[in-house]
Amino acid sequence: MADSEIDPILTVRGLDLRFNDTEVLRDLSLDLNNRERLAVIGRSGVGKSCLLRCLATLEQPSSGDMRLLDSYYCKGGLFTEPPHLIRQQIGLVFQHFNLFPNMTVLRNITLPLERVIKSSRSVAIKKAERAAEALGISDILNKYPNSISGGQAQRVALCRALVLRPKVLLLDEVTSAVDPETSLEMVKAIDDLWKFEIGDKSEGNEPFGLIVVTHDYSFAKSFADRIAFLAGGKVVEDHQSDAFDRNIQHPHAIRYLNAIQSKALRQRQSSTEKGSVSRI
Ligand SMILES: Nc1ncnc2c1ncn2[C@@H]1O[C@H](COP(=O)(O)OP(=O)(O)OP(=O)(O)O)[C@@H](O)[C@H]1O
Repeated sequence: MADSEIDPILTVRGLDLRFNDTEVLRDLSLDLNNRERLAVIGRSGVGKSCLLRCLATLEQPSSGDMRLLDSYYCKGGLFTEPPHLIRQQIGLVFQHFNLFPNMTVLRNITLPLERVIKSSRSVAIKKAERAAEALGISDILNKYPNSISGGQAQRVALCRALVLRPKVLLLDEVTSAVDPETSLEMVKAIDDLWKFEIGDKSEGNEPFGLIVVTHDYSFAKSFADRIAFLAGGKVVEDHQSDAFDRNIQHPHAIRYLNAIQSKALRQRQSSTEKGSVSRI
């Protein structure tokens, strides 16, 4: 099947989410195309994580439809398939990685394979080792999470999600807990996945899309094909990343970018001043 025939891979229409009196998402619509990387940005508390949690069936929306490829898994706010089956196809990696501290890295990766897709122990180990190699973490498979670095934990969490070969991978703020260099390594790791170095080459034509929630606008620009901006519970701006700055019109998006630019300017000025002081 040609890629174009399976676009979009994920479709969201009229998604509402409320907690008691608080309306977090309101009539939100979004598409994710096949082979696309979408960054979701917006002010703190606007509902970015809640959106990912709804997409991954960890949160029950109040209403709305969600479709993966051509089948609906949520209609009118009700999941039409058992959530654990959806979660095999829509992976979510959290900001703090949520690794099991009392299990080795290898066990952290193999457990979902055995529990979720019922792989045998030996098949799970083989898959985990292959994925770990692609992500450069083969040498830490026998370590425990408390003895690895933040960047390594990030890759382990990514590896654990990827071995299940999800159709959609959701990344929630995964670059925020690490330094910029590690964050770049993460991009490289995702690129490795993107080229489908994990798994058999013959499986390389599977549909796949990625949504990343981030506060790091420059990361969003460099990593994502498209950027969606959330305000008032919905997507109010949705543009190709290289054209995002010049196409935004919503006042919240304009204010958001102005704030980022002013901060960057202040940082540049402060480092220039420090430079001139140290030269004196
Ligand atoms: N389980 C819950 N019960 C009640 N309110 C919740 C719950 N989960 C989230 N919220 C509220 O929903 C809103 C959106 O939260 P969410 O974490 O999605 O925001 P966010 O855009 O990801 O924020 P940040 O960028 O700071 O991580 C917040 O006001 C939050 O307090």
